[in-house]
Amino acid sequence: MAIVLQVDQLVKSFGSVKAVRGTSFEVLEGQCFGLLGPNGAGKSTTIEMIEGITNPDEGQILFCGEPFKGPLRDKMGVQFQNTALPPKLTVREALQTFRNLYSRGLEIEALINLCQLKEFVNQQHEKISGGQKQRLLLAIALCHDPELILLDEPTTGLDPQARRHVWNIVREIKAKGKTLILTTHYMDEAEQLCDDIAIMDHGQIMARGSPRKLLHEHCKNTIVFLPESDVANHIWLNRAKFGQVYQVHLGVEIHTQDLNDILSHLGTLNMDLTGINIRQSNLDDLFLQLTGKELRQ
Ligand SMILES: Nc1ncnc2c1ncn2[C@@H]1O[C@H](COP(=O)(O)OP(=O)(O)OP(=O)(O)O)[C@@H](O)[C@H]1O
Repeated sequence: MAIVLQVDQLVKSFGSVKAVRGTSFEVLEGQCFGLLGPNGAGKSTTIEMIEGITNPDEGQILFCGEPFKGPLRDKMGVQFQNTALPPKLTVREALQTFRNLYSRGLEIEALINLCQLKEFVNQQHEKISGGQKQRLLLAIALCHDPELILLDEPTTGLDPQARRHVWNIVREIKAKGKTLILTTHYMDEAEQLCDDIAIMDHGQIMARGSPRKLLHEHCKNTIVFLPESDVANHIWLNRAKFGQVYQVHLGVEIHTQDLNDILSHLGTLNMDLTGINIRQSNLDDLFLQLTGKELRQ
């Protein structure tokens, strides 16, 4: 598979803040590449350098081997989290307005079908739901039939059904051979859509690979969860004795490769273990291990 986008040793600082510190990755044709990281990791700055909104201090971005600038940028479509649309327009009129900016691209009806806008295409865009708005913004990003599509947190704030709706459209776009880059706060979204994932923190890539490879290499731990309680407090205060312990939503987690040892240790405490939960680790846990933070903070 050909390399569509090559990001090579990007560096970007804002005053004394080093937002991106030598980030490199490549995105293959027809693949969906996911960039994940906690708040402040440097994802948006990296994406903005690809979009051409921000210039890197160092490093380069190549599109099919050429410096990614000038008319080549028409090969890219961007779905921003929020795009200010002209007021009072219907969904169809808003789409037509953006389509008119380009001499070539997809027909309006094809965009309406692909992004499933039909049932609300004649409504004012201010009056549609969050999920419908994301689908409209996706259609706008696809107006000029770009080769490379950037999706910035396409499903943040959407309910599970609306998220799945967007996922299906992303899969259809992928099936047309397009290359995608997405940022997300949802590891399940990355698992569902991405062929390749990079986990970023402090301006650097901490782990990289397909979801399957990352699971195989990094997710050998068993996770023991204890809800907020005396025993959870005890574990947190004595965490050095338990190995990897994290404070998570509504409790603490112990990450271990020796479950028997942890269970016998907990047994000796003679404390109430009600609510204990044991499961195999997943990519959310890998994220927590690498960054020390939960993905959905
Ligand atoms: N224009 C700017 N001026 C000053 N500092 C900035 C600017 N843009 C980003 N930063 C800083 O650079 C670092 C990386 O920010 P960035 O927005 O790229 O992170 P992020 O991973 O996208 O986070 P989030 O998930 O919250 O959007 C942060 O410390 C941020 O405060």
